[in-house]
Amino acid sequence: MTDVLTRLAEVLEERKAADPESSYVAKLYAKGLDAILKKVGEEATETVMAAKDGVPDKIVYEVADLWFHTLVLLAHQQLGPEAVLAELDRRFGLSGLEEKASRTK
Ligand SMILES: N=c1c2ncn([C@@H]3O[C@H](COP(=O)(O)OP(=O)(O)OP(=O)(O)O)[C@@H](O)[C@H]3O)c2ncn1[C@@H]1O[C@H](COP(=O)(O)O)[C@@H](O)[C@H]1O
Repeated sequence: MTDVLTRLAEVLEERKAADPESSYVAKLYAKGLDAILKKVGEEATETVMAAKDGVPDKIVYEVADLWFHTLVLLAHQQLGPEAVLAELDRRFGLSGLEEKASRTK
């Protein structure tokens, strides 16, 4: 299941050297952090609206857009999905209260 995240993260790294004219991701990198954050915010809002509409296909589509743009954000910040997956794995099996107590910030 995580294989697609790994392969997509590899493509996102490759796009750091790509021509913004030929790649959506390279164009986003060229626009910079604020443009990436704007897309994350837009996609989060579209996800909320899709959930309110309650149409399953639409929710999946918008969450995919949101995940994709957060992966672009991670790559821009020299991070990858494995760091987030490791954090989720660390929390797995903890109760909500234990997880809260384990936070340092
Ligand atoms: N998974 C995605 C993906 N999901 C969404 N998007 C793009 O994200 C944008 C979503 O924004 P919106 O819904 O607001 O649509 P829009 O109005 O066209 O967006 P803007 O151009 O205004 O930002 C669209 O342009 C989508 O095409 C994606 N673009 C690329 N990928 C993956 O990234 C890889 C690299 O893409 P390139 O860099 O374009 O080669 C591709 O092979 C895909 O695997």
